[in-house]
Amino acid sequence: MSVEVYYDDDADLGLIQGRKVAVIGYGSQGHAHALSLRDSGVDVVIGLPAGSKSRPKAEEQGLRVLTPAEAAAEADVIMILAPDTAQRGLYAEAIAPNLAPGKALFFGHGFNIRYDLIKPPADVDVAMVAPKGPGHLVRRQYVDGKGVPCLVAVEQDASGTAFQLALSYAKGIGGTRAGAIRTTFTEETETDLFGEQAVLCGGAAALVQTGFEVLTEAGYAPEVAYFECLHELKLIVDLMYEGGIARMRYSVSDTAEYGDLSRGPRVIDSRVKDEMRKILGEIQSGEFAREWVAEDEAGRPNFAKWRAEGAAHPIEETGQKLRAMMSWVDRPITETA
Ligand SMILES: NC(=O)C1=CN([C@@H]2O[C@H](COP(=O)(O)OP(=O)(O)OC[C@H]3O[C@@H](n4cnc5c(N)ncnc54)[C@H](OP(=O)(O)O)[C@@H]3O)[C@@H](O)[C@H]2O)C=CC1
Ligand SMILES: CC[C@](O)(C(C)=O)C(=O)O
Ligand SMILES: [Mg+2]
Ligand SMILES: [Mg+2]
Repeated sequence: MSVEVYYDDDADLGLIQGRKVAVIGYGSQGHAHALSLRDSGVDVVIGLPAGSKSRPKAEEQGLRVLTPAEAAAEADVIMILAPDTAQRGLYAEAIAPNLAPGKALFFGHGFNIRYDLIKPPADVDVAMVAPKGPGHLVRRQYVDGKGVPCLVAVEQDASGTAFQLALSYAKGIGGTRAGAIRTTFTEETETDLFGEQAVLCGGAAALVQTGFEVLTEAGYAPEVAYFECLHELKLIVDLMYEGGIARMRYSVSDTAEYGDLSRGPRVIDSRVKDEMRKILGEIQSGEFAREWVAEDEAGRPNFAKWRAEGAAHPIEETGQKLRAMMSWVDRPITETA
C-alpha cells in the first residue's frame, strides 16, 4: 500500500489531553469533534458568535461556550469547524489576533489553506484532521466504540511535532480506530471537492432524480420508482461498501449483473467522464473556489434557487410518504449521536 495508515496504537492520546482545544463551530463536524474529544478526556471549549443558534445545543450538552475570539485566546489548539465560506472572516477577526508561537491551528477540510484564503503566521502549527464521513456519523461511530476513517495532514510544522499532535486529535474523535491516512492539504481538498461534486452528492443525487423522472414520465407509479431509484440504492451501496463492486455483483441476479455490465457504461459514458475531468480541472485551477466564494459574497442567489428546486422535486414528496411507513428507516439526526 502506498499511503501511510495509522491506528490507535500509533497515536498518543496524552498529547491532545495535555492541551486546551477550542472547537470553533458546533454544527455537523463541530458537535462530533467536541463531544468525542470531551469523552476522550480532553479539555474542550466551544467558540460561537453571540447570536449563534448552535449555542443552546452546545450548552445543553454541558460544554462551555465562549465567543470565537475568547475561545481562541484560551486554547493551545484551535480547530476551525465553521462553514468554509465563513472561515476567512472568522480567522481575520477572531483567530489571527489570538494566535501566538507554539499554538496550533487545525482544520476539518483544507479549502481555505489550499486556496490561500487564510495565511497563518510561520510560528504556529497548521494541520488537518478530516473525517471521511458526515459529522453525525462521526459521533455515532465514536459512541458505538467504532470510528470514521480520517485524513491527517500537516501544512506547517513549527513545533516539529505537528503530525503527532494531529494524530492524537484523530484518536480523540475515534478516527484512528478505523485508520488515519496521511495526506496533504492539496490532495484532501481536491479529492474531497471532486468526490462530493461528481460522485457522492452531485453525481448520486442527479442519477437518482433522473432515474425517477424517466420512470414516472413513462407512467410508472412514483412509489415504485422511488423504491427502484432511491431506497434500494442504499442496499446496493451497502454491498459495495462491505465487499466492493464484486460483492454487489455476486449478490444480485445474473439478469441484474448482465444489465449492469451492458447498460451501466452507456449511462456513465465517455461524455460523462470528460465532464468529470472538466470538473476536476475547475477544482485544481481554483475556478470552483472563486465561483463559490463569489456566490457566497453575493448572498448565495443560485444556491438558494437550486436548493429550493431540489426540495420541490416530486421524489421528495413521494419519499416523505413512504418513509413515514418505514419505522426502521427514519433514524433522526441529533446533535449527540
Ligand atoms: N459536514 C460534514 O460532515 C463535513 C464537513 N467538513 C468540514 O468541516 C467544516 C464544518 O462544516 P460543517 O460541520 O458541515 O458545518 P455546519 O454548517 O454543519 O456548522 C457550522 C457551525 O459553525 C457555526 N458558525 C457559522 N458561522 C460562524 C462564525 N463566523 N464563527 C463561528 N462559528 C460559526 C454555525 O453556527 P450557527 O448554528 O449559528 O449557524 C455552526 O455551529 C467545513 O470546513 C467542512 O468542509 C469536513 C468533513 C465532513
Ligand atoms: C461528502 C460531503 C463531505 O465532503 C463529507 C461529509 O465528507 C462534506 O463536505 O460534507
Ligand atoms: Mg468529504
Ligand atoms: Mg467536503
